[in-house]
Amino acid sequence: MSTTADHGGVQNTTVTQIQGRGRAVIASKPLKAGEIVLKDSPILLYSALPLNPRRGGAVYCFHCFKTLPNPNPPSALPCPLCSSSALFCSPACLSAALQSSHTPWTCQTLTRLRNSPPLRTEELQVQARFLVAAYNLSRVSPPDFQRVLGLDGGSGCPPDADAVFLHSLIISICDGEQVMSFFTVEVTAALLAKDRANAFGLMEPFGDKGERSVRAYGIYPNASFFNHDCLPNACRFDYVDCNTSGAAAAAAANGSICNTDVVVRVIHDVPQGREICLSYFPVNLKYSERQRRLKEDYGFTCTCDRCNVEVNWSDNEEEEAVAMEEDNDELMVDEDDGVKEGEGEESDFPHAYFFLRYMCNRENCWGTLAPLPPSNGTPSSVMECNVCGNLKKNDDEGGMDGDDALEEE
Ligand SMILES: C[S@@+](CC[C@H](N)C(=O)[O-])C[C@H]1O[C@@H](n2cnc3c(N)ncnc32)[C@H](O)[C@@H]1O
Repeated sequence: MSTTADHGGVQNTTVTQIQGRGRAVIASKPLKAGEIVLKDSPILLYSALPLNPRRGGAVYCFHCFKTLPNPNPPSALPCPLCSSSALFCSPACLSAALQSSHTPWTCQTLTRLRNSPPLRTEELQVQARFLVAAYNLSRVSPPDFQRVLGLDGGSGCPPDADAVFLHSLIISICDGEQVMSFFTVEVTAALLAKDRANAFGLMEPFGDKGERSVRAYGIYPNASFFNHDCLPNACRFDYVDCNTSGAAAAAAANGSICNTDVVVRVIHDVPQGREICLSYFPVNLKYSERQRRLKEDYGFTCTCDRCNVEVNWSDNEEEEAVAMEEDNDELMVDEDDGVKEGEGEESDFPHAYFFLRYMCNRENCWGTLAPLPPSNGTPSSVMECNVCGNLKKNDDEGGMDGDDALEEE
C-alpha cells in the first residue's frame, strides 16, 4: 500500500507499508539537508501535570500551552466551572477550549477525579488525563477520535491492571450514556497503548539544574507515521514558548505555525525512496537503554545499523568508542545519506560521525542538530538544535565548534 498522507502539512513524502515496520514515511524526491517534510497540528493535547500536583498549579494556558505572563487572575482567565484548576491566556483560548479540549464534560470529569482518592502514581494521573481527553474527543470530534484509534499500537494485547483500573474509575464518575456504552475496557487499553507509542512530549524549558520535564503531550496524526532509527535522518522541532531566533521562531512570528505545532526537517541530504526516521529519544542513550524503551513503550526490537553494531558491545566499550571517535578526523560524508562508515576500524563505529556533526554540544542537552531550511535551494550552513534551540555555524570538518555558536540562550 502506498498513500500520500491526507494532511496539508506533508511535503515530498509518501506513507508506505513496510513489512515488520508498519507504515513508514518515504522520501518521494531527493531531499536537501534542512528541508521541511512535515508541519503537523495536534488532534489531541493534554497537560502532563499530575491531577494532584505536589507543587502549585500550571503556569501555562490550558489551551495553547504558552506560559502565562502572570498566572494569577485577572491576567489569566480561569475556567468558569473549575476556577483556577484550568487557566487560559486569552478570551479566544478560553472560548476555544470550552468547545474543544476543556468542555464542561471534561471539566466536570477532571474535577470528580481530583476529588476522588488520589491515584497512587503521577503516571496514572497523567494517563487518566489522557483518557478523559480521548473520551472527550470522541464527543467533540468523532473523525479525529477515529484517527487516534487508527494509530499503531495495542492490537491484540489484553488490558493490563492499570487499564482495567482506570477504565472502571473513569466510567464510574463521568456523565454520559454515549461514553458509558462506547468505551469498553478493550477500547481504553487500546487508547493507552496508542498514546504510549505515538504521543509527542512538548517540553518545558531547561530548569536551574539542567533538568527538563514534559509540559504537555500531543497526538499528531501525520508525525506519528515516522518510524524510529537510532541514527535518525530527521528530527522534530516544536514551538512552545519559542524564544530562539531559528527557523522555529521565524515561523512562529509570521503566524505560519502555532504554538503547539511540530515541524520535521531532514538533518542531511536524503535520496528519493529512503525512509525518513526520527529518534524517539535522545540519541546518546546506550544500546541496552534504547532497546528497553523501544520494547516497553513501542513493542519492537530495533535492528537499525547502529544497534546491529552495538549489540555485541559491553557498556563501557560504547563509552570508549564514542570518546575515541571524537578524535577521529578521517570520517567521511556519504553523498547519499550524510553518514559514511569508514574503512577498517571506523566501520565498527558508524555513529561517531553522527555524534560529531548532529548532536548538540551544549551541556546535558543531547538535542539533534538540523540545518535551517534551504533558501532558494541553497543549503544553510547554520545548524539549529531541536531541543535547546541554539544556532551554530557548521564547520566543514563536520564538528560543531562551541566558538561558532551564533546564539546562546
Ligand atoms: C509512532 S508509530 C510509527 C508508525 C507506525 N509504523 C504505523 O504503522 O503507524 C510507532 C510504532 O511503529 C513501529 N516502529 C517504529 N519504528 C520501528 C522500527 N525501527 N522497526 C520496527 N517497527 C518500528 C512500532 O510498532 C512502534 O510502536
